[in-house]
Amino acid sequence: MAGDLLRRMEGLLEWIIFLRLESLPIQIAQLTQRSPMPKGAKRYKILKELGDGTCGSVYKAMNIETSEIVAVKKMKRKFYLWEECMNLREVKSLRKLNHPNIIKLKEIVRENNELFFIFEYMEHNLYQIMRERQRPFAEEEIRGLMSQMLQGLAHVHRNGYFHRDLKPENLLVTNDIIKIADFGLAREVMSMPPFTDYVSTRWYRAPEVLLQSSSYTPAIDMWAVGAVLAELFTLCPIFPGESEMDQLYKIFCVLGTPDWFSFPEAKNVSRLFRISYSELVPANLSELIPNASLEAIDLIKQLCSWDPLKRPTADQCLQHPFFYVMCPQVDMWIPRPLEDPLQLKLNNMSAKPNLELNLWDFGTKSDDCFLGLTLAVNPSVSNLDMVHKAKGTGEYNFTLISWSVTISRICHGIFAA
Ligand SMILES: Nc1ncnc2c1ncn2[C@@H]1O[C@H](COP(=O)(O)OP(=O)(O)OP(=O)(O)O)[C@@H](O)[C@H]1O
Repeated sequence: MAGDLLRRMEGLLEWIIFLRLESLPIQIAQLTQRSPMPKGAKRYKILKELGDGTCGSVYKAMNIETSEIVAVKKMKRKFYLWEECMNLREVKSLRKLNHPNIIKLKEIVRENNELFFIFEYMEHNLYQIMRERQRPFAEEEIRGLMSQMLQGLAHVHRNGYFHRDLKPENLLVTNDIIKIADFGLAREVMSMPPFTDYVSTRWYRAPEVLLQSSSYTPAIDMWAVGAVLAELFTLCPIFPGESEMDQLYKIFCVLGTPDWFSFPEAKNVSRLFRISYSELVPANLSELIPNASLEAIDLIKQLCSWDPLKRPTADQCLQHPFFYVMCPQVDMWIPRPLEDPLQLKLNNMSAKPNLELNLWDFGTKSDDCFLGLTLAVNPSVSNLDMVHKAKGTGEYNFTLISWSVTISRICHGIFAA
């Protein structure tokens, strides 16, 4: 009886899906029920732990169906509803951010109220690379890394988000390609202040955050970019504060006394007075970072301005002379040749279509029904088409996500009955 009902409901579900397919220009590439293959997170064989962060532990893993190497982030808290998962900052922002220099979230699995994010795997993070490096980077290498990082960040900001936790650990690198990761603190630019003050790792934290300004802006990411740029030259953090006060003190020592009016909304400007009663002159950055060109020094100075309004945006940075070279033939400054962005996109897209997000929902019992949906936007188009599309809009329609969640719930309701 129950089995009969089950089969009927399955038929009904397929019919609903068929109708939706007819009316939507989006393909469902895969619909699996009671698959003989291992399901959910069990499709991934854990190979090693990569990191243990505040919100989750990250593992290198292999998809045993495809042998693809991925990074699995297992969230520490429980998730009882799909809404909770879809409302996570990391999910909300990454769903909208499709760019070769931003980490790709491939799949979300909710299983027994545990949540797993499946990301593309990256071999290193910038912190490890800098720590293990014996000799400084050549400026050309730094330019290549910075340009990619700025392109990714410009995309984040253009799409109305800011990251709020940029630091070398969150900049992942494979074969000279750098991607911004960990959007756990990302926030919409238009969201209403006051913002929480405990944001970003101390060494990369902008002064307005240290001074508890209630309405900071994407300029806090630009401060972090400046700190990372300086560190790429010296391989040591430029502001290694041991406490919040010490952090401000370290910034003072490098930048000198700020203009006290730079932080009109800061709750805690008195912190600055406690550190310095008299004028402090700025340090000579060229002495602190002797291997940096004058252009690099100028860019670091602009990015690490006390006043957030004086920091250039990511797009403006890409126009800075640091990324330009004098061409004697035409007697003009021209952009330095960097890796062709089109080629970069193609490299990134060749492995898999880049516009899909799989959502999987699994119940608590071993034979529970599950529904897996691969949501893909034209998954079979050529790479070149994809690049044109990516160039054209940069935005894709993920309306199916909420629908799939509904279907998933229906499915659970049916089989729980
Ligand atoms: N896609 C990936 N590929 C390889 N390593 C990764 C990947 N994603 C994360 N990691 C590694 O795992 C570490 C922790 O990841 P992540 O920062 O996303 O977790 P978190 O819990 O938000 O950490 P945090 O407390 O630092 O914010 C990263 O510093 C990075 O080294």
